[in-house]
Amino acid sequence: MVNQESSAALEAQGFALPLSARVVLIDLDGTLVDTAPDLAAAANHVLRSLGREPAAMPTIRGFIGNGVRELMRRALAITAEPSEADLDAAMQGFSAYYGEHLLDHSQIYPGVRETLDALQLQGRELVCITNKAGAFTEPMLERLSLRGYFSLVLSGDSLPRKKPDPLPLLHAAAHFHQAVADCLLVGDSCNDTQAARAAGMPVACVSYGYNGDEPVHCLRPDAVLDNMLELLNILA
Ligand SMILES: O=C(O)COP(=O)(O)O
Ligand SMILES: [Mg+2]
Repeated sequence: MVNQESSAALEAQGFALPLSARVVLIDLDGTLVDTAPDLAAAANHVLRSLGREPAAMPTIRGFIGNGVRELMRRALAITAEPSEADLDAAMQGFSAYYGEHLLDHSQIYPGVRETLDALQLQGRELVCITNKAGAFTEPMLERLSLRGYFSLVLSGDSLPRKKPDPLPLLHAAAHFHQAVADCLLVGDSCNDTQAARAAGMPVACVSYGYNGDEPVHCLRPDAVLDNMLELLNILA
């Protein structure tokens, strides 16, 4: 489904649909892979080890998007805002557990692999841009046999600033010597749309990911995709 109002805004910036998108930047959590079950298990493992009640799955889903440290901070803050030292200690437990249970329940979303195959055949450069720490991003992509699709992977700790800052998007466009307007970000949350708008890059949102309780069309992306395969319909 193409958002007519924001596609008009795109045209006003000189973009036209369908998008050329020589470089397609794709978010990881909530866009390529449904990672919430294992992220929730890791956060709840820490809460239990501290003698706290585990948090419900929808609550944890709402905490995803700003990196794993922020996820853990928000989970601890259900009871009381943690000190940095307490959060450091919690992150040791989180990282040890999550590293061991990265893919117990996480799954690639329907249509993702077929879409990546098609985009690759079309000769587009693919970049994975995630706020997830690199220590988890790389093994996750490898073990799901997704790493080979991406000529560049930018994790939350790859650059000095992460989404919603536009830096990773601008870095990817420059890496491939492409104009920002000739790239496209595909994501699932306000971090993605904010980063794209700040960079001046078109953005499509999947409707099935993690954006709290807010439906993604409220973020006014240029297109909403109910399945990743719909991406192929908006590209020239
Ligand atoms: O690690 C997170 O919180 C989310 O990462 P994402 O940027 O891939 O959605
Ligand atoms: Mg995401």
